[in-house]
Amino acid sequence: MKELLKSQNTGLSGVIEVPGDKSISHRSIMFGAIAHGETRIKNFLHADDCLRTLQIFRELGVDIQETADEIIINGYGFENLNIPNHALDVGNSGTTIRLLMGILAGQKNIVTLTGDDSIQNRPMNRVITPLQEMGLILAKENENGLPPITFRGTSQLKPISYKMPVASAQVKSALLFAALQATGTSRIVEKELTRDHTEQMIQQFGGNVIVQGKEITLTGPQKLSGTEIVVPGDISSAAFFIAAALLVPNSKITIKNVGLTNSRTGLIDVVKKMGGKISITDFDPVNQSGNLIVEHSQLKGITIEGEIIPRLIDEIPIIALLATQAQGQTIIRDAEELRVKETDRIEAVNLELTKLGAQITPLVDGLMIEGQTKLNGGIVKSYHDHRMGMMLQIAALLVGKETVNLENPEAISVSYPQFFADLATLLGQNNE
Ligand SMILES: O=C(O)C1=C[C@@H](OP(=O)(O)O)[C@@H](O)[C@H](O)C1
Ligand SMILES: C=C(OP(=O)(O)O)C(=O)O
Repeated sequence: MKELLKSQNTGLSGVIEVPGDKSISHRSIMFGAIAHGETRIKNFLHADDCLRTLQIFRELGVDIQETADEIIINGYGFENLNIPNHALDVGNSGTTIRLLMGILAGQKNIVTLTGDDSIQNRPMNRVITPLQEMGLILAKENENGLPPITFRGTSQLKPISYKMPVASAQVKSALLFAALQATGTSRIVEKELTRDHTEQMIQQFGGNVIVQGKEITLTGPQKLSGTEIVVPGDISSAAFFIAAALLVPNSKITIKNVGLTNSRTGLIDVVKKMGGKISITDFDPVNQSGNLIVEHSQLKGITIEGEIIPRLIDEIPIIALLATQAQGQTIIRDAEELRVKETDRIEAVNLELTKLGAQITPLVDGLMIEGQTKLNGGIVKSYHDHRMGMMLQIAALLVGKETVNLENPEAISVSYPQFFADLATLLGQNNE
């Protein structure tokens, strides 16, 4: 149990840089491992999820060296991955397990992928079913599609033509990793546009992929070459400080070097629509990153639905908190994917923010939130979900003299181990 930080009248101020992007960090290890030659990664995210990916690729026999400011991988292609005798443990990371299935679909040996209690409740059939079409064979019956998953890949993967039933960058990426190893042309059609880091990185590593709207075409097999990756700051981590600055009076902050690729910036569009003061400066079109300046604002409720949802899917818990402080009602729809994240985030946001005084109606695929409600202190829990933990810490800044205590705050280290220290810096408080 942790007593959460409170805000004083001074608000948040100063300049901060958030840690590297989680999605790009995972993928830089994966691409570095399957490419040929040297890959150097700068600003890699040293947090639990990405460290699991790093550890697993070491267990697969990949040479990964760490220096003070870089990770250096010597890749020898897909064919030189060696499956160990033990199960590979992804911890809490959905990205690791799903993308890994696509990579290992091209390996002949049997492998078991497992993870923590949360992972053992997250659906994998969305990846298994299309990969089976490409040639993957389940080595153990698994009707419910929950990890542990034991399967055997094949060196003769077939290409796929697949219309995705869910909007998921993880499923799309797993299929692209398999398609890179298959002989022939694969065609994947997305339900909605989702984060496109995998497509961008295939090109950065010298591969070819054609993207036309929601349709992605890739002809395999392809041989990728190692490169240098500079990971930008994670907008999904910056989101918590963006919200804190918007909500706590007298705040004005600058968050430097945030990744701002279009498929990830739904939060910025939402904040603007809610009337929040946020601006981008020093945008670098090559790295697709820039600085964000955010200040305290009076917000108004809006409706968030449709194609924007995948562009802000991980930000919905913190957007829900913004909505509790906005004037009028906010409705979030088309976000049923929240039910299968680290926890059921619709349920968790509803229960925990309601404990603090929010007025929320959970919907099958979203949330209806009344504003503007005064929040009070209490004991809340993270459900071992990093984004829930960080959202509740920002809520704790709004309860005045009362105190909020958080159960299982350690979950936050999944994506942002220095979160409390960085927040304390912005608040002008010394972290104990
Ligand atoms: O591909 C990725 O890196 C991610 C995709 C999203 O998941 P889904 O593909 O399940 O939507 C997102 O929620 C997750 O945090 C990271
Ligand atoms: C859903 C998330 O990650 P993952 O699916 O990789 O566990 C997240 O970071 O919010």
